[in-house]
Amino acid sequence: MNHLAASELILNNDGSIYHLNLRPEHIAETILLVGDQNRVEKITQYFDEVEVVIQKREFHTQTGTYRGKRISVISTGIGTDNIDIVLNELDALVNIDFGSREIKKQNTSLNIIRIGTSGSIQKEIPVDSIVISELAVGFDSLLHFYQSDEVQLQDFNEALEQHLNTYSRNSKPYVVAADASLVEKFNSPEVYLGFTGSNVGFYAPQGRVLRLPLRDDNMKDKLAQFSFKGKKITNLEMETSAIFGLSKMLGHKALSVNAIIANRATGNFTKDGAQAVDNAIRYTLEKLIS
Ligand SMILES: O=P(O)(O)O[C@H]1O[C@H](CO)[C@@H](O)[C@H]1O
Ligand SMILES: O=c1cc[nH]c(=O)[nH]1
Repeated sequence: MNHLAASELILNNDGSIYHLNLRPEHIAETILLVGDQNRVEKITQYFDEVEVVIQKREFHTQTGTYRGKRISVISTGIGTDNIDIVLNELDALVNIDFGSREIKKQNTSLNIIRIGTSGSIQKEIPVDSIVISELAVGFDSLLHFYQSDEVQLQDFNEALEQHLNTYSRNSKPYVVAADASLVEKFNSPEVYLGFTGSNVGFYAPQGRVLRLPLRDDNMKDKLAQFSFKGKKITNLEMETSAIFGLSKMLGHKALSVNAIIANRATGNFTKDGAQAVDNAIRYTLEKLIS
């Protein structure tokens, strides 16, 4: 059996995992991930009760029950680099024995659902709507550090690479899918099914210009125009690709629920972001117990 060294599986003095500061009993098998630490309470305000409140850095966790269902809500902060930490540590909490430092023989599969804000790049997906990501493309390089070829949709990768003709020093985009059973459970006439682009930044990587010019002025339009096997890229944010990819590799089920706060094709921004996020939260909670 492989005994994980103190430098690899890092535990705090109270037996909690390094960054999340959580012990195995602190988390439920259904996890809601949000970027913003202040969004955690926006979700747990609807809970029957909250039993755990723990925060370290940007990782704020609350666990409680919603209509009898035990759920943990955890903030990830911004970016796929943080998702690397959150997904590995969540998996360790359920699939590694912290006492023996060995991987458990029996694996636990978590349901991991992100509720985030995002910008639409298709004019027909308006602000204040909800997009459920069935696919995601990562423009970060995170998945390429893992043996991840099997979870990547290679035909989509190749079609996208050809279409975008990305600058050779950028990492190659990787396409990954949500868990199909969660997509089916969360789909309804109230939402759009989407293909979400996760970017390494909010400005140039999403085609935004304030003072600095872009290397490729057409990138956002090229993303919006990409179409393969009937799927178009619908919206941009900064975490979903890594959540889908790492979840698939680790045997967890993942989904992403996007509150659309900007429409990059029309130049619109929501007039009430809090309401847009609350709609996505209430939609997700209802679907979880349905
Ligand atoms: O609202 P959250 O969940 O943070 O998500 C989006 O908002 C942040 C950028 O403003 C990025 O994290 C992006 O993915
Ligand atoms: O346009 C947007 C809006 C929210 N979050 C993003 O990353 N991009």
